[in-house]
Amino acid sequence: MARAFLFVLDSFGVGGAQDAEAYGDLGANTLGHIAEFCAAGIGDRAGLREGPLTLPNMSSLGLLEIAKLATGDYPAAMPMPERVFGLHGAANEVSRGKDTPSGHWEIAGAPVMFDWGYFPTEGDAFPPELVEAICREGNIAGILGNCHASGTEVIARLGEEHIRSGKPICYTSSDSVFQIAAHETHFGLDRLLELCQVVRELLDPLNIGRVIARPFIGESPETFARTGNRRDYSVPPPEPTLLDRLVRGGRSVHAVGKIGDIFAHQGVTRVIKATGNHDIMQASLAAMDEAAIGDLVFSNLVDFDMLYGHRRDVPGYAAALEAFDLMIPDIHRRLKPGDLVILTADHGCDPTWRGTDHTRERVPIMAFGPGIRSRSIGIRSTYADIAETIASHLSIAPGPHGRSFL
Ligand SMILES: O=P(O)(O)O[C@H]1O[C@H](CO)[C@@H](O)[C@H]1O
Ligand SMILES: [Mn+2]
Ligand SMILES: [Mn+2]
Repeated sequence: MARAFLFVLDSFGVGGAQDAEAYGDLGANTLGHIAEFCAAGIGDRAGLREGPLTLPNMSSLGLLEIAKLATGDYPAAMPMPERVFGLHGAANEVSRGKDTPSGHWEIAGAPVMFDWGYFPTEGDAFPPELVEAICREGNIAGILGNCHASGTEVIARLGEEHIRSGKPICYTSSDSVFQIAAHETHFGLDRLLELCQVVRELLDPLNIGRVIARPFIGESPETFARTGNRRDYSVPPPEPTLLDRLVRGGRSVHAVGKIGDIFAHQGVTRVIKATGNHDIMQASLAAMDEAAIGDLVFSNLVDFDMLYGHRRDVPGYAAALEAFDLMIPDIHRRLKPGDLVILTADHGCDPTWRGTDHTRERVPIMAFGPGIRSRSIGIRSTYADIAETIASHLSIAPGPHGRSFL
Protein backbone atom coordinates (compact mmCIF):
# COMPACT_ATOMS: atom_id res chain seq x y z
CA MET A 1 0.00 0.00 0.00
CA ALA A 2 1.07 3.51 -0.79
CA ARG A 3 0.16 7.17 -0.69
CA ALA A 4 -0.58 9.64 -3.53
CA PHE A 5 -0.01 13.38 -3.86
CA LEU A 6 -1.68 15.28 -6.68
CA PHE A 7 -0.80 18.90 -7.47
CA VAL A 8 -2.75 20.91 -10.05
CA LEU A 9 -0.79 23.91 -11.33
CA ASP A 10 -3.92 25.83 -12.24
CA SER A 11 -3.80 26.85 -15.95
CA PHE A 12 -0.28 25.52 -16.71
CA GLY A 13 -1.04 24.25 -20.23
CA VAL A 14 1.59 23.02 -22.69
CA GLY A 15 -0.26 23.84 -25.96
CA GLY A 16 -1.00 21.45 -28.81
CA ALA A 17 -4.68 20.66 -28.17
CA GLN A 18 -6.16 19.07 -31.30
CA ASP A 19 -9.49 20.83 -30.77
CA ALA A 20 -7.97 24.25 -29.94
CA GLU A 21 -9.33 25.84 -33.13
CA ALA A 22 -12.93 25.22 -32.09
CA TYR A 23 -12.25 27.40 -29.02
CA GLY A 24 -10.47 30.18 -30.94
CA ASP A 25 -7.24 28.98 -29.29
CA LEU A 26 -5.23 27.50 -32.18
CA GLY A 27 -1.58 28.11 -31.23
CA ALA A 28 -2.24 28.99 -27.58
CA ASN A 29 0.56 27.58 -25.43
CA THR A 30 1.00 28.77 -21.87
CA LEU A 31 4.44 27.21 -21.23
CA GLY A 32 5.70 27.74 -24.79
CA HIS A 33 4.79 31.42 -24.99
CA ILE A 34 6.12 32.24 -21.51
CA ALA A 35 9.44 30.56 -22.46
CA GLU A 36 9.47 32.42 -25.79
CA PHE A 37 8.85 35.81 -24.18
CA CYS A 38 11.47 35.15 -21.48
CA ALA A 39 14.01 34.07 -24.11
CA ALA A 40 13.37 37.31 -26.03
CA GLY A 41 13.96 39.42 -22.90
CA ILE A 42 10.32 40.47 -22.53
CA GLY A 43 9.75 38.29 -19.49
CA ASP A 44 11.96 40.52 -17.36
CA ARG A 45 10.65 42.69 -14.52
CA ALA A 46 13.00 44.71 -12.33
CA GLY A 47 13.27 43.24 -8.86
CA LEU A 48 11.24 40.15 -9.81
CA ARG A 49 13.06 38.05 -12.43
CA GLU A 50 15.02 38.18 -15.66
CA GLY A 51 16.35 36.05 -18.52
CA PRO A 52 15.28 32.70 -19.97
CA LEU A 53 12.65 30.68 -18.11
CA THR A 54 14.53 28.46 -15.64
CA LEU A 55 12.73 25.42 -14.25
CA PRO A 56 15.50 22.91 -13.44
CA ASN A 57 13.39 20.62 -11.24
CA MET A 58 10.42 20.34 -13.58
CA SER A 59 12.86 19.94 -16.49
CA SER A 60 14.35 16.93 -14.65
CA LEU A 61 10.82 15.58 -14.34
CA GLY A 62 10.47 15.70 -18.12
CA LEU A 63 8.78 19.07 -18.70
CA LEU A 64 10.79 19.85 -21.84
CA GLU A 65 10.08 16.40 -23.31
CA ILE A 66 6.42 16.96 -22.51
CA ALA A 67 6.43 20.25 -24.43
CA LYS A 68 8.06 18.51 -27.39
CA LEU A 69 5.47 15.72 -27.27
CA ALA A 70 2.55 18.16 -27.01
CA THR A 71 3.58 20.62 -29.74
CA GLY A 72 6.62 19.23 -31.59
CA ASP A 73 8.95 21.92 -30.20
CA TYR A 74 11.11 22.34 -27.13
CA PRO A 75 10.36 25.57 -25.23
CA ALA A 76 12.76 28.40 -26.17
CA ALA A 77 16.10 28.72 -24.37
CA MET A 78 15.28 26.40 -21.47
CA PRO A 79 18.41 24.40 -20.53
CA MET A 80 18.15 20.63 -21.10
CA PRO A 81 18.48 18.57 -17.90
CA GLU A 82 21.32 16.07 -17.50
CA ARG A 83 18.78 13.31 -17.06
CA VAL A 84 15.04 12.90 -16.80
CA PHE A 85 13.41 10.76 -14.18
CA GLY A 86 9.82 9.72 -13.56
CA LEU A 87 6.94 9.25 -15.97
CA HIS A 88 6.18 12.16 -18.28
CA GLY A 89 3.53 12.87 -20.87
CA ALA A 90 0.72 15.21 -21.87
CA ALA A 91 -3.05 14.78 -21.87
CA ASN A 92 -5.96 15.92 -24.00
CA GLU A 93 -9.15 17.10 -22.32
CA VAL A 94 -12.35 15.34 -23.41
CA SER A 95 -14.67 17.55 -21.34
CA ARG A 96 -16.14 20.30 -23.49
CA GLY A 97 -15.49 23.23 -21.13
CA LYS A 98 -11.99 24.61 -20.62
CA ASP A 99 -12.92 25.61 -17.07
CA THR A 100 -11.60 24.67 -13.64
CA PRO A 101 -14.36 22.27 -12.51
CA SER A 102 -14.38 20.41 -15.86
CA GLY A 103 -10.59 20.05 -15.72
CA HIS A 104 -10.44 18.94 -12.09
CA TRP A 105 -13.37 16.54 -12.35
CA GLU A 106 -11.83 14.92 -15.43
CA ILE A 107 -8.48 14.62 -13.60
CA ALA A 108 -10.50 12.91 -10.85
CA GLY A 109 -12.06 10.48 -13.36
CA ALA A 110 -15.38 12.21 -14.11
CA PRO A 111 -15.24 14.00 -17.50
CA VAL A 112 -18.01 16.52 -18.18
CA MET A 113 -19.78 15.29 -21.29
CA PHE A 114 -22.64 17.83 -21.23
CA ASP A 115 -22.63 21.52 -22.14
CA TRP A 116 -22.63 24.06 -19.33
CA GLY A 117 -24.87 27.10 -19.48
CA TYR A 118 -23.07 30.31 -20.46
CA PHE A 119 -24.10 33.98 -20.44
CA PRO A 120 -24.18 36.04 -23.66
CA THR A 121 -21.26 38.31 -24.56
CA GLU A 122 -23.44 40.98 -26.22
CA GLY A 123 -25.78 43.25 -24.25
CA ASP A 124 -26.69 42.49 -20.63
CA ALA A 125 -25.08 39.23 -19.52
CA PHE A 126 -27.90 38.25 -17.16
CA PRO A 127 -31.59 37.88 -18.09
CA PRO A 128 -33.87 40.51 -16.45
CA GLU A 129 -35.98 37.88 -14.65
CA LEU A 130 -32.82 36.47 -13.04
CA VAL A 131 -31.68 39.94 -11.92
CA GLU A 132 -35.16 40.59 -10.49
CA ALA A 133 -35.14 37.31 -8.58
CA ILE A 134 -31.64 38.00 -7.20
CA CYS A 135 -32.69 41.47 -5.99
CA ARG A 136 -35.89 40.12 -4.41
CA GLU A 137 -34.50 36.99 -2.77
CA GLY A 138 -31.11 38.53 -1.96
CA ASN A 139 -32.67 41.73 -0.61
CA ILE A 140 -30.54 44.13 -2.68
CA ALA A 141 -31.50 47.30 -4.56
CA GLY A 142 -29.94 46.28 -7.87
CA ILE A 143 -26.72 45.02 -9.41
CA LEU A 144 -23.75 46.66 -11.13
CA GLY A 145 -21.73 45.20 -13.96
CA ASN A 146 -24.06 42.70 -15.65
CA CYS A 147 -21.35 41.98 -18.23
CA HIS A 148 -18.33 39.88 -19.20
CA ALA A 149 -15.34 41.30 -17.36
CA SER A 150 -11.93 40.77 -15.85
CA GLY A 151 -12.37 40.80 -12.07
CA THR A 152 -9.68 43.31 -11.19
CA GLU A 153 -10.72 45.75 -13.94
CA VAL A 154 -14.41 45.63 -13.06
CA ILE A 155 -13.65 46.34 -9.39
CA ALA A 156 -11.43 49.30 -10.35
CA ARG A 157 -14.20 50.63 -12.61
CA LEU A 158 -17.25 50.06 -10.41
CA GLY A 159 -15.88 49.65 -6.87
CA GLU A 160 -16.63 53.22 -5.74
CA GLU A 161 -20.16 53.14 -7.13
CA HIS A 162 -20.64 49.80 -5.35
CA ILE A 163 -19.58 51.32 -2.01
CA ARG A 164 -21.91 54.31 -2.55
CA SER A 165 -24.95 52.35 -3.74
CA GLY A 166 -24.59 49.01 -1.91
CA LYS A 167 -25.24 47.22 -5.21
CA PRO A 168 -22.95 44.21 -5.73
CA ILE A 169 -20.83 43.93 -8.88
CA CYS A 170 -22.01 40.92 -10.89
CA TYR A 171 -20.00 39.68 -13.88
CA THR A 172 -19.13 36.58 -15.85
CA SER A 173 -16.48 35.26 -18.26
CA SER A 174 -16.20 32.66 -21.02
CA ASP A 175 -16.50 30.11 -18.18
CA SER A 176 -19.83 28.96 -16.84
CA VAL A 177 -19.69 31.35 -13.88
CA PHE A 178 -21.65 34.04 -12.07
CA GLN A 179 -19.16 36.10 -10.06
CA ILE A 180 -20.11 38.59 -7.35
CA ALA A 181 -17.59 41.18 -6.19
CA ALA A 182 -18.47 43.12 -3.05
CA HIS A 183 -16.58 45.09 -0.41
CA GLU A 184 -15.67 43.04 2.67
CA THR A 185 -16.63 45.74 5.19
CA HIS A 186 -18.94 48.22 3.38
CA PHE A 187 -21.11 45.42 1.99
CA GLY A 188 -19.98 42.73 4.44
CA LEU A 189 -18.30 39.38 3.82
CA ASP A 190 -21.03 37.26 5.45
CA ARG A 191 -23.69 39.10 3.47
CA LEU A 192 -21.78 38.43 0.24
CA LEU A 193 -21.48 34.71 1.01
CA GLU A 194 -25.21 34.50 1.84
CA LEU A 195 -26.04 36.30 -1.41
CA CYS A 196 -23.90 33.80 -3.35
CA GLN A 197 -25.85 30.92 -1.85
CA VAL A 198 -29.15 32.54 -2.87
CA VAL A 199 -27.82 33.04 -6.41
CA ARG A 200 -26.47 29.45 -6.51
CA GLU A 201 -30.01 28.11 -6.07
CA LEU A 202 -31.48 30.50 -8.64
CA LEU A 203 -28.89 29.40 -11.21
CA ASP A 204 -29.33 25.63 -10.95
CA PRO A 205 -31.98 25.54 -13.72
CA LEU A 206 -29.58 27.45 -16.04
CA ASN A 207 -26.85 24.81 -15.61
CA ILE A 208 -24.24 27.32 -14.47
CA GLY A 209 -21.15 25.61 -13.02
CA ARG A 210 -20.14 28.05 -10.31
CA VAL A 211 -21.09 31.11 -8.33
CA ILE A 212 -17.94 32.81 -7.04
CA ALA A 213 -17.72 35.31 -4.18
CA ARG A 214 -14.96 37.85 -4.89
CA PRO A 215 -14.63 40.01 -1.76
CA PHE A 216 -12.33 43.02 -1.88
CA ILE A 217 -10.98 45.79 0.36
CA GLY A 218 -9.65 49.35 -0.22
CA GLU A 219 -11.32 52.71 -0.77
CA SER A 220 -10.29 53.78 -4.28
CA PRO A 221 -9.45 52.21 -7.67
CA GLU A 222 -5.76 52.47 -6.73
CA THR A 223 -6.17 50.64 -3.42
CA PHE A 224 -8.93 48.10 -4.19
CA ALA A 225 -7.55 44.58 -3.68
CA ARG A 226 -9.23 41.18 -3.68
CA THR A 227 -8.74 39.16 -0.50
CA GLY A 228 -8.13 35.49 0.22
CA ASN A 229 -11.78 35.06 1.26
CA ARG A 230 -12.88 34.01 -2.23
CA ARG A 231 -15.43 31.19 -2.12
CA ASP A 232 -16.60 29.02 -5.02
CA TYR A 233 -20.08 27.50 -4.94
CA SER A 234 -19.93 24.67 -7.45
CA VAL A 235 -22.57 22.19 -8.56
CA PRO A 236 -21.53 18.65 -7.58
CA PRO A 237 -19.59 16.55 -10.13
CA PRO A 238 -21.81 14.60 -12.59
CA GLU A 239 -20.84 11.18 -11.22
CA PRO A 240 -18.73 9.78 -8.39
CA THR A 241 -15.10 10.87 -8.65
CA LEU A 242 -11.88 9.24 -7.51
CA LEU A 243 -12.37 11.22 -4.29
CA ASP A 244 -15.76 9.60 -3.61
CA ARG A 245 -14.36 6.18 -4.44
CA LEU A 246 -11.46 6.65 -2.02
CA VAL A 247 -13.69 7.86 0.80
CA ARG A 248 -16.09 4.97 0.19
CA GLY A 249 -13.08 2.66 0.56
CA GLY A 250 -12.30 4.16 3.96
CA ARG A 251 -9.41 6.36 2.79
CA SER A 252 -8.81 10.00 3.67
CA VAL A 253 -8.76 12.74 1.02
CA HIS A 254 -6.89 15.84 2.17
CA ALA A 255 -8.05 18.81 0.04
CA VAL A 256 -5.70 21.79 0.00
CA GLY A 257 -6.64 25.28 -1.27
CA LYS A 258 -9.63 25.45 -3.63
CA ILE A 259 -10.04 21.66 -4.02
CA GLY A 260 -12.86 21.34 -1.45
CA ASP A 261 -14.91 24.06 -3.16
CA ILE A 262 -14.25 22.68 -6.66
CA PHE A 263 -15.70 19.29 -5.68
CA ALA A 264 -18.64 20.86 -3.79
CA HIS A 265 -17.04 19.17 -0.75
CA GLN A 266 -17.94 15.70 -2.03
CA GLY A 267 -15.37 13.01 -1.38
CA VAL A 268 -13.34 15.30 0.83
CA THR A 269 -12.52 14.19 4.37
CA ARG A 270 -10.32 17.10 5.38
CA VAL A 271 -10.29 20.68 4.08
CA ILE A 272 -7.03 22.57 4.44
CA LYS A 273 -7.56 26.24 3.59
CA ALA A 274 -4.60 28.26 2.37
CA THR A 275 -4.19 31.25 0.09
CA GLY A 276 -1.33 31.93 -2.31
CA ASN A 277 1.02 29.40 -3.90
CA HIS A 278 3.62 29.62 -1.12
CA ASP A 279 1.18 28.96 1.73
CA ILE A 280 -0.67 26.31 -0.30
CA MET A 281 2.65 24.51 -0.81
CA GLN A 282 3.53 24.75 2.89
CA ALA A 283 0.08 23.36 3.80
CA SER A 284 0.52 20.58 1.21
CA LEU A 285 3.94 19.64 2.57
CA ALA A 286 2.50 19.47 6.10
CA ALA A 287 -0.37 17.29 4.80
CA MET A 288 2.20 15.00 3.13
CA ASP A 289 3.76 14.41 6.54
CA GLU A 290 0.37 13.65 8.06
CA ALA A 291 -1.13 11.49 5.28
CA ALA A 292 -1.62 7.83 6.20
CA ILE A 293 -1.03 4.86 3.92
CA GLY A 294 -3.78 4.72 1.29
CA ASP A 295 -4.53 8.47 1.46
CA LEU A 296 -4.62 11.15 -1.24
CA VAL A 297 -3.44 14.74 -0.75
CA PHE A 298 -4.94 16.89 -3.53
CA SER A 299 -3.76 20.51 -3.92
CA ASN A 300 -4.64 23.33 -6.31
CA LEU A 301 -2.13 26.14 -6.96
CA VAL A 302 -4.42 28.92 -8.07
CA ASP A 303 -2.03 31.88 -8.38
CA PHE A 304 -0.75 30.81 -11.82
CA ASP A 305 -4.28 31.26 -13.18
CA MET A 306 -5.85 33.97 -11.04
CA LEU A 307 -2.92 36.34 -10.53
CA TYR A 308 -0.95 35.86 -13.76
CA GLY A 309 -2.81 33.95 -16.51
CA HIS A 310 -6.04 35.98 -16.41
CA ARG A 311 -4.06 39.15 -15.84
CA ARG A 312 -1.92 38.37 -18.94
CA ASP A 313 1.21 38.90 -16.85
CA VAL A 314 4.15 37.02 -18.41
CA PRO A 315 6.90 38.03 -15.92
CA GLY A 316 4.53 37.30 -13.02
CA TYR A 317 3.63 33.85 -14.39
CA ALA A 318 7.30 33.06 -15.10
CA ALA A 319 8.36 34.12 -11.60
CA ALA A 320 5.58 32.02 -10.03
CA LEU A 321 6.70 28.96 -12.03
CA GLU A 322 10.30 29.51 -10.97
CA ALA A 323 9.27 29.87 -7.32
CA PHE A 324 7.19 26.68 -7.49
CA ASP A 325 10.05 24.83 -9.17
CA LEU A 326 12.34 25.70 -6.25
CA MET A 327 9.87 24.02 -3.84
CA ILE A 328 9.96 20.65 -5.64
CA PRO A 329 12.96 19.41 -3.60
CA ASP A 330 10.76 19.89 -0.49
CA ILE A 331 8.32 17.39 -2.03
CA HIS A 332 11.13 14.90 -2.72
CA ARG A 333 12.36 15.14 0.87
CA ARG A 334 8.98 14.00 2.21
CA LEU A 335 8.59 10.93 0.04
CA LYS A 336 8.49 7.44 1.55
CA PRO A 337 8.79 4.13 -0.30
CA GLY A 338 5.61 3.49 -2.28
CA ASP A 339 4.63 7.18 -2.64
CA LEU A 340 3.47 8.63 -5.97
CA VAL A 341 3.44 12.35 -6.85
CA ILE A 342 1.67 13.73 -9.92
CA LEU A 343 2.03 17.31 -11.17
CA THR A 344 -0.49 18.39 -13.79
CA ALA A 345 -2.85 21.23 -14.83
CA ASP A 346 -6.58 21.71 -15.47
CA HIS A 347 -6.51 23.87 -18.68
CA GLY A 348 -4.37 26.63 -20.17
CA CYS A 349 -4.41 30.40 -19.59
CA ASP A 350 -1.78 31.67 -22.00
CA PRO A 351 -0.70 35.10 -20.70
CA THR A 352 0.24 36.21 -24.22
CA TRP A 353 -3.17 35.35 -25.71
CA ARG A 354 -5.93 37.79 -26.69
CA GLY A 355 -8.59 38.53 -24.06
CA THR A 356 -8.32 37.40 -20.45
CA ASP A 357 -9.89 33.93 -20.55
CA HIS A 358 -8.61 30.34 -20.35
CA THR A 359 -7.08 28.68 -23.42
CA ARG A 360 -7.75 25.15 -24.72
CA GLU A 361 -4.45 23.26 -24.42
CA ARG A 362 -2.96 19.94 -23.53
CA VAL A 363 -1.77 19.63 -19.93
CA PRO A 364 1.53 18.19 -18.64
CA ILE A 365 1.74 15.02 -16.54
CA MET A 366 4.85 14.53 -14.40
CA ALA A 367 4.59 11.44 -12.19
CA PHE A 368 7.40 10.42 -9.87
CA GLY A 369 8.28 8.74 -6.61
CA PRO A 370 10.70 6.25 -5.12
CA GLY A 371 11.07 3.25 -7.40
CA ILE A 372 9.20 4.79 -10.36
CA ARG A 373 11.32 4.35 -13.48
CA SER A 374 11.76 6.97 -16.15
CA ARG A 375 9.59 6.61 -19.23
CA SER A 376 7.41 8.61 -21.62
CA ILE A 377 3.70 7.90 -21.25
CA GLY A 378 2.98 9.75 -24.51
CA ILE A 379 -0.15 11.76 -25.21
CA ARG A 380 -3.04 10.48 -23.10
CA SER A 381 -6.51 10.74 -24.60
CA THR A 382 -8.11 11.99 -21.36
CA TYR A 383 -7.08 13.56 -18.06
CA ALA A 384 -9.02 10.69 -16.45
CA ASP A 385 -5.91 8.53 -16.89
CA ILE A 386 -4.55 10.41 -13.88
CA ALA A 387 -7.47 9.25 -11.68
CA GLU A 388 -7.07 5.67 -12.85
CA THR A 389 -3.33 5.75 -12.21
CA ILE A 390 -3.94 6.92 -8.65
CA ALA A 391 -6.74 4.35 -8.21
CA SER A 392 -4.42 1.58 -9.32
CA HIS A 393 -1.56 2.91 -7.18
CA LEU A 394 -3.79 3.07 -4.09
CA SER A 395 -5.37 -0.34 -4.89
CA ILE A 396 -8.97 0.69 -5.39
CA ALA A 397 -11.21 -0.70 -8.12
CA PRO A 398 -10.96 0.92 -11.59
CA GLY A 399 -13.57 3.53 -12.59
CA PRO A 400 -15.43 3.84 -15.91
CA HIS A 401 -13.16 6.46 -17.58
CA GLY A 402 -9.46 6.44 -18.38
CA ARG A 403 -6.61 3.96 -18.05
CA SER A 404 -3.72 3.79 -15.58
CA PHE A 405 -0.30 4.59 -17.04
CA LEU A 406 1.57 2.77 -14.28
O1 LIG B 1 -11.14 37.89 -13.84
P1 LIG B 1 -11.36 37.07 -12.63
O2 LIG B 1 -12.34 37.67 -11.65
O3 LIG B 1 -10.08 36.66 -11.92
O4 LIG B 1 -12.13 35.77 -13.09
C1 LIG B 1 -11.58 34.59 -13.54
O5 LIG B 1 -11.77 33.66 -12.53
C2 LIG B 1 -12.86 32.87 -12.84
C3 LIG B 1 -12.82 31.59 -12.08
O6 LIG B 1 -11.57 30.97 -12.08
C4 LIG B 1 -12.80 32.72 -14.32
O7 LIG B 1 -14.02 32.37 -14.86
C5 LIG B 1 -12.32 34.06 -14.76
O8 LIG B 1 -13.41 34.87 -15.05
MN1 LIG C 1 -8.37 26.42 -13.34
MN1 LIG D 1 -9.32 30.77 -14.22
